[in-house]
This record gives sequence, structure tokens and C-alpha cells, in this order.
Amino acid sequence: MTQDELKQRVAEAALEYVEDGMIVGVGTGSTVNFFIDALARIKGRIDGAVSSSEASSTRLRAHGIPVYELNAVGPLPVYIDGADESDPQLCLTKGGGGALTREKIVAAASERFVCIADASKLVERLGRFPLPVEVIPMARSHVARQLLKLGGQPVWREQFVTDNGNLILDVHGLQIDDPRGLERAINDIAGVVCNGLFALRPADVLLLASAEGVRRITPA
Ligand SMILES: O=C(CO)[C@H](O)[C@H](O)COP(=O)(O)O
Repeated sequence: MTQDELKQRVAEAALEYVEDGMIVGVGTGSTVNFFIDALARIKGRIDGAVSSSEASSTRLRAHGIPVYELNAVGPLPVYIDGADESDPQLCLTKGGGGALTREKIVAAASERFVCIADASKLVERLGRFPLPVEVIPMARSHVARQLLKLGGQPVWREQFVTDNGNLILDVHGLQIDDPRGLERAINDIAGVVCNGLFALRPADVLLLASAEGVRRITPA
């Protein structure tokens, strides 16, 4: 099976978590794009969506699915999103698409976070995928120096501006033995808006697609 077929398979499986009348929290990325396309088939049964990026909002609206502001609808029953890596506790690295801050907000405002991914994303320990950090533009060099002190090699994602008007530093080479501690430590750097570790609020369920089918994983 191709990577896209696996993404489509796991995206379809996530429909199981969508109930009639729901406003669904929707993440960002290529796996989520398949989920949005699947959601469109049952759009008459849902009330609409809250989205974590302009890209996902555009795709949802193109399918005729109403997109609400999070402020207008309050807590959400479910949030469906992809990840760049997951460990067995369902702590995630996210933000490969640069939408990490809104993703973290919508995940935090949701009762259940269902992560959808292909089997290559499950790792014993986070850190192979560079950790995205969203940074206020004037703080870029300061934050980069602090990230070096934490043992990482920050690389500025040039030509990229987040939906919030900020920059991304992708941090390579981090030893992530304590995902919660590192998430807090990076958040403590002045000028950091958010980092791509989702350890303080991990996923509740991980749906993992392989050629054999879709495995449902809950925290180890
Ligand atoms: O965090 C994300 C975007 O900011 C995505 O969920 C993550 O990058 C995975 O994307 P894909 O489904 O394209 O592999």
C-alpha cells in the first residue's frame, strides 16, 4: 500500500468517532486532508467544524462544511489530527505543517483527541523528527540561543510564516527523555509562542494504519 492509501485508510477509520450533531475539531496536514474529504460524505449529519489552520478551513468550506470560531462554540467533543511522531504514551511531536499553536489550542479545548497516522509515525522515543517551535519574529535569535543551551540545533524555516504571523524554528538533535519537562522548558523561553511537543496534553487514542489494517492504541 502507498503512504497515501494508508493515510486514507486511517482517515476513514476516524469517522467512527464522529457522532450526529457534533461540531468536530479538525487538525491540519495531509492525513487530515483525507479525513476532511471523508467528513464531507457525512456532512449532513454534523453541525460543522472548528479548524486548526487556514488551510483546513479552506478545504472544509470548499466541501460546504461550516467552520466556526472556537470562541463561538466552546469545548468540543472530539479533535481529529495527525502527528509527525508518537511514542507509546501517545505523547506527540506535531507542527511539521506549521500549525502547532492552533492545533494545541483546539486539542486542549477538546474532550477527546484522536490522532491519526500511518505506522511509520510510532517511535519508542520522540526526537527523530525535528521539533517545531513557533517564535515571535523579534525573538528569533534569542530563542535559537536558548534552544542551543537545551542541546538542540535550531534551524529557521525560512520563507514560512504561521497563520499567527510568527516564525518556526525546527530543532534537530534533541534528546527527548522527558517530553513533559522539555515541553515546559521550551515554553518558558521568552519569545516562544508554542512548541510542537504534545506531552502535557497527549492524544487519548492513536489510530495507526498499516497494510494489515488500522490498530487502535491507547496510552501504554
Ligand atoms: O502537525 C501537523 C501540522 O502542523 C500535522 O499533523 C503533522 O505534520 C502530520 O502531517 P501529515 O499528516 O501531513 O503527515
